[in-house]
Amino acid sequence: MTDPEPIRRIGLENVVVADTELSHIDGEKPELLYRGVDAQELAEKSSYEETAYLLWNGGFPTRDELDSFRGELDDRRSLSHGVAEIVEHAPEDAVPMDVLRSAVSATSVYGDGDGTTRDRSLSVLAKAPTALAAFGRARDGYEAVEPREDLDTAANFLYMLNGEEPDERHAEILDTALLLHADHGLNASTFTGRVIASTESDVVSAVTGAIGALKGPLHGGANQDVMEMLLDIEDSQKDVSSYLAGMLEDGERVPGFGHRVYEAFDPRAEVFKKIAKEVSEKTDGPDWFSMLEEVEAFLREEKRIHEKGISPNVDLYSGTVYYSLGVPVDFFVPMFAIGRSVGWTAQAQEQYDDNRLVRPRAEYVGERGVEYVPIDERE
Ligand SMILES: CC(=O)SCCNC(=O)CCNC(=O)[C@H](O)C(C)(C)COP(=O)(O)OP(=O)(O)OC[C@H]1O[C@@H](n2cnc3c(N)ncnc32)[C@H](O)[C@@H]1OP(=O)(O)O
Ligand SMILES: O=C([O-])CC(=O)C(=O)O
Repeated sequence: MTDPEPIRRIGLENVVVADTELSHIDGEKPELLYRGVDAQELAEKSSYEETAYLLWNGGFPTRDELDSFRGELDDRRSLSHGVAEIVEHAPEDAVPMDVLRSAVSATSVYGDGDGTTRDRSLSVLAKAPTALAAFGRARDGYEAVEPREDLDTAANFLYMLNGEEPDERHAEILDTALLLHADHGLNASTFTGRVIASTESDVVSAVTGAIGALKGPLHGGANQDVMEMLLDIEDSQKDVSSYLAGMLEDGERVPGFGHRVYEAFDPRAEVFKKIAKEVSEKTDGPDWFSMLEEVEAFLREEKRIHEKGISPNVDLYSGTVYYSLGVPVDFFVPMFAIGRSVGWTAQAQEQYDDNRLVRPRAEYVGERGVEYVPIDERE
């Protein structure tokens, strides 16, 4: 039997390569569901850890189940010596996503649990915030702060980063931000993770690869780029429209806009926009929120890109939110990674549960019949 004619779809746009019960994106409505529940509703009513439980287990936890899940995370939040050494001795100018990727990878080298996929996944969720906070302190010349059992992931992160009791509202906002990033269908980083899992490699390898994919500016890297763009607009003292017009004339993409699946506003951006407004009203200094509204208005009207203009994605408003919480700009992408670790681990497990090696094809468009020339005869 001969193989059917290969399907050619560069960028795999609209190609279904897996089944998932984890998250669903309706790009037209637009809507994002986690296990069938509206993510916007979860952002309002649930917490990051409850949502992690929901995604991992397929149902909401009882109070006891949530407490026990929290306990499993608490037991793993501290870094083993080997992982602590990596983050605390990283050069102070190291890229935080590189440090996070190395730290997460090392959680399996210095594993302190039973080494099952669940144990390793819990370790990633629990230790990634500790590792990032420890790097943040080490590069500023401070000792690492140990996690506390009475604080959840978001509050613990702020506590470990700053070494002081976090503001309650700031911790709540960070919790919502992590929840909103928890899963998102087969985005590039999750796909990377599933490809790795499909070789029957381990979950930490899947997450490590996914972190590498998230780092790029076309994916998670855009949240940092948005903030850097705003800081640059502020520094240059240009007005927003002429700055953006210049970017488009130079063929640059405006970070925080456009999406492969959403045709209109990304529902997560809607939640972030509300929070960004709230924090901007309480924060002194440049009015990032109004600047972003101007950016949005400009791109809505910008027919050069698309006749309907172009819509914000999750990365547009999240950066100014992190900024107002005092999270360093180069930690924005790692914050995304910490939230998305829930989805990466859940999707790897889903891949293991019903696996087939992911192995697409490339069309060879190079030369053929090229002869080998011995090295001394080459010009
Ligand atoms: C968490 C996330 O990953 S969300 C995405 C975060 N990334 C960003 O915000 C970076 C900016 N956005 C982009 O680069 C894109 O919109 C992506 C990568 C997100 C989606 O890309 P694709 O689905 O491949 O769309 P594609 O690249 O084909 O874009 C279609 C057209 O719109 C243009 N376009 C898309 N997004 C933008 C943008 N943000 N700014 C300017 N032009 C854009 C492209 O240049 C392209 O124009 P062309 O056909 O004339 O070349
Ligand atoms: O789904 C995508 O392509 C990118 C995205 O928004 C995400 O990963 O959250």
